[in-house]
Amino acid sequence: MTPLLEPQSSPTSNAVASTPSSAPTTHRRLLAWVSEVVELTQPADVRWCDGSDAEWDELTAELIASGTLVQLDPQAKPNSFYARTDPSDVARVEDRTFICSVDPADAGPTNNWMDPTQMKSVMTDLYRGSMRGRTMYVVPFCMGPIDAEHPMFGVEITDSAYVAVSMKIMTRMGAEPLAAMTANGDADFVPCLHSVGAPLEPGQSDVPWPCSDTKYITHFPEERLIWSYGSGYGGNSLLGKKCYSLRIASVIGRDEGWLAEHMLILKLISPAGRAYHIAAAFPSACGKTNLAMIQPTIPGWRVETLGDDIAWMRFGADGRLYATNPEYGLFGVAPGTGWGTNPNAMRTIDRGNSLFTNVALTDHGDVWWEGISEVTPPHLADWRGNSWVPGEATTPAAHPNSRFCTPIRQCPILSSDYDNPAGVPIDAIIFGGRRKTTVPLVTQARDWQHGVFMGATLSSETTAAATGAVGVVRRDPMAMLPFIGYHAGDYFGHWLEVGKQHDAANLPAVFYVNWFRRSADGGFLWPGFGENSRVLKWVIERIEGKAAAVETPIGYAPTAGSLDVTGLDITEAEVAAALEVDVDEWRAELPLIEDWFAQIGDKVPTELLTELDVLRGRLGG
Ligand SMILES: Nc1nc2c(ncn2[C@@H]2O[C@H](COP(=O)(O)OP(=O)(O)OP(=O)(O)O)[C@@H](O)[C@H]2O)c(=O)[nH]1
Ligand SMILES: O=C([O-])CC(=O)C(=O)O
Ligand SMILES: [Mn+2]
Repeated sequence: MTPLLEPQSSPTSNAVASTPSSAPTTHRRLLAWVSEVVELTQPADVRWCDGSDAEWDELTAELIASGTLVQLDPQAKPNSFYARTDPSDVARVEDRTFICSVDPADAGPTNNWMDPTQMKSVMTDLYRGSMRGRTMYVVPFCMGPIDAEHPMFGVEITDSAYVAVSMKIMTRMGAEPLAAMTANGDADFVPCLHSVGAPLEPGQSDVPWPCSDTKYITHFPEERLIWSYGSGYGGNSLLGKKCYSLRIASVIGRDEGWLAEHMLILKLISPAGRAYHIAAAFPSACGKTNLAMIQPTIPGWRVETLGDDIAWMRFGADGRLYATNPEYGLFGVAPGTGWGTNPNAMRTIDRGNSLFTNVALTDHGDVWWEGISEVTPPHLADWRGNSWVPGEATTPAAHPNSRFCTPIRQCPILSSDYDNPAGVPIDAIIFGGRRKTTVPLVTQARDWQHGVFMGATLSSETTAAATGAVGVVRRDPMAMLPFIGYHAGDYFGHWLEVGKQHDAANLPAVFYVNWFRRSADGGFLWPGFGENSRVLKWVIERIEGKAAAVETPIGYAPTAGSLDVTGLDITEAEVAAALEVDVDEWRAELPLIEDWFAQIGDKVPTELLTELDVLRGRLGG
């Protein structure tokens, strides 16, 4: 066993020792790690989470007592709770997120880097005594099915009960994964250490949302280790999600020949009864959850959900790419989610057993957010807890990055393949972004290499899912900019390489979409949501060789008439505007792509530079 922490000075009097006899496992590395963390962080108490309903009841009751949670009206949302974060702790903090590879070149130009020894020293100082006065929760979990051939275990140690209960929703958590971790000898696991960084001194009263002004979200890719400090917000604290399943898993995927991607997974069934699987990558708050649960508006087409945020994709023995969803819950953007836009998400949360964070609260103990209903209640408590009256308020009632956290099993259209460790064969990969201009509703890549170029140059306007300015166009390769755990140039190389290793006929077809293009008057050119099924239909009909397309400088685009707009209240001119490939706009895009590749530097694969030359040539620029 390699010690994961430097040996520390002896614990102070009120710290507890976790002895193997009090722990529900014999896993030696885990026990040693827990002991080290106890010594370092000096919690008042240690609790091993078993993931039971009784534990959920106990922890949610404690969180109500401490003022972190409010129970919602059980008539409206059974067994559901509401949390308001500190106003400073509402989103992922990309500027505080680090990839601490041994060699800075392995983190690359898109990640913050610090030497791992130095980062450990900084953070060890922060963790010293950071859990004083709090309970330390040991949360064993598994990303993906526990009965997978190689189950992907993790253990999160956290001093936040909010994190512990959220992990029960978001992962397969508790006694079952813990038992599986020792079933065939001690299994490997990813240690995930989290502290809100707000120790309680004797006599000090707690606040509803403890956190620290100092935040670090750090990853040690060679050690497969995660340390997070100072934030309770999901994206920074539920370490099985972005930290493990994307940043660390992308490194494991690089080493082992598979892909860990920021993608939804859905099954689409055509009127003829043929089933297809689509994986789609859109940046945070750009429509993954909505597309994953889409209710098609076109007759005869049906969708089932497999995942809404993360896909792990491996090649099968038949040479096809198979995707699984490592998560167990949905951590969805609340604003904009309503019966008109995403009825399946509404059905999922109405079944209860959910946590809501930073939405607004009605006077009747239910949740509310912009877009949930046509009518706004006459009075609300907003996400800061202030009285909010429509017409008078000058800020939204719900924070733009407010979230629902809900079990995926409650999704009424969950696919029966959700639990299948083998995953589902992917027929199409869709990249998408949020662009007011330039990027048309849909185009298809000429081949895998061109598809990788589309993904590598994907652009999108920033959203409230991360702190910082909103609406700024940036490159977000494969929607993974904040989540690639290594050098972005190597990541592009890895995508090209897996394509080369497999028969082109077996590779998914690649598409690029934009639901967010605007008209001159500022409105969306395309109605979106359920109507996006029309684009999915075109995608499938392209694969089936049925839909017509024209070749444009940026790829194949639907011909007039090949996109089914039957019954849609939209003019031909509007459809044409949504689909238009504007050569001038794309010429203006070229220097941005050149700058982006220059930023990545020497490691941009030559294939992508060739694609850029081809694009330049086709644009006549
Ligand atoms: N106009 C328009 N808005 C959409 C569409 N799909 C989603 N949205 C809105 O975009 C926002 C984000 O959508 P989500 O589906 O939650 O995005 P996501 O990619 O799952 O976001 P993360 O969970 O942060 O990764 C919500 O406010 C949606 O209502 C669409 O087709 N058209
Ligand atoms: O991680 C989060 O905070 C939420 C999320 O899904 C994203 O930002 O993509
Ligand atoms: Mn989502």
